[in-house]
Amino acid sequence: MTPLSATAVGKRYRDRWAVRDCSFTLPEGKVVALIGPNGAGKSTLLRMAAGLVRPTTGELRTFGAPVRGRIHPDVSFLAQDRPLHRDLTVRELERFCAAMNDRWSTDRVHEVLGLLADVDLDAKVGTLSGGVVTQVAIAMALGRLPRLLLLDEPLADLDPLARDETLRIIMTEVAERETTVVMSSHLLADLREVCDHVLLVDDGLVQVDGDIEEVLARHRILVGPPTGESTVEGTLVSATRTQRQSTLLVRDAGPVPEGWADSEPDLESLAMGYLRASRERRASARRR
Ligand SMILES: Nc1ncnc2c1ncn2[C@@H]1O[C@H](COP(=O)(O)OP(=O)(O)OP(=O)(O)O)[C@@H](O)[C@H]1O
Repeated sequence: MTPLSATAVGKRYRDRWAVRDCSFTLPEGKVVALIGPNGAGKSTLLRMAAGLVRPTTGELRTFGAPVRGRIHPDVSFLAQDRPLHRDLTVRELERFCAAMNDRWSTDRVHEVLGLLADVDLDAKVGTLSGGVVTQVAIAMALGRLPRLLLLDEPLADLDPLARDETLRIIMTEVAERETTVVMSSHLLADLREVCDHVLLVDDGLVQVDGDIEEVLARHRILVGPPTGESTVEGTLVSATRTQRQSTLLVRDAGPVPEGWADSEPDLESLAMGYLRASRERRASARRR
């Protein structure tokens, strides 16, 4: 069953739309990279999916059920501010979470905590570093035995080793339990390693939605002379130009014209291309 879908979802705060007309259907048992610049609407989308924020328009569904003000029992959400009880020890926090949740696995939490090098079960949460708090919060999120795990910037405050440790836990979760994971992050190189699906939002709109391999294969980077863009077939997403050359991100490109070199973009250059294009659209709308 579809873990998460959105139909024409929008969220307006006062006179500004944080998310606009978003529609997507996420695949089951995959890791979804939710990417976009600061303020794109990623957290708002995740918070709406978790039932913490009510959409202004449209509807989100988790496992077929409309999200109406409360989190689905099969969904866990790691909020960006990691709202854990800071005066409890990790061990006490686990007992607290166990009491608060109808379905809970203490064994699963201890299994995950056991894989984390820096977690002291008897330390108060408030005394842990930001990165360790994130890891503890992920362990607690997994205690609910979710089928959909929504993670808002889970890698942001982790050092490279802790990031690797945490990504391994997430990947094992997906492989062994077929959990669907939606992960927002700015760390595109890390995401590329683990994600199967990409949802790129900017200015509240979904710009790209699809299987990462398919999305990348549909795009080409073409580098060629500064004049001569008219010989390039396909949909131009964005272009950077110097006096010597043009670099184009093109969707569904035709044959490579003479004098041009082409390559497949990586996730970073794809994202940069779309973000550059939407920034230019915003700038030209302001000028009008
Ligand atoms: N509670 C709120 N009240 C008013 N505006 C809000 C609120 N929450 C978010 N916004 C605005 O909505 C827009 C989208 O914010 P959101 O936090 O969803 O973006 P984001 O993509 O998660 O950004 P970041 O990468 O910086 O975390 C921003 O312009 C933000 O200022």
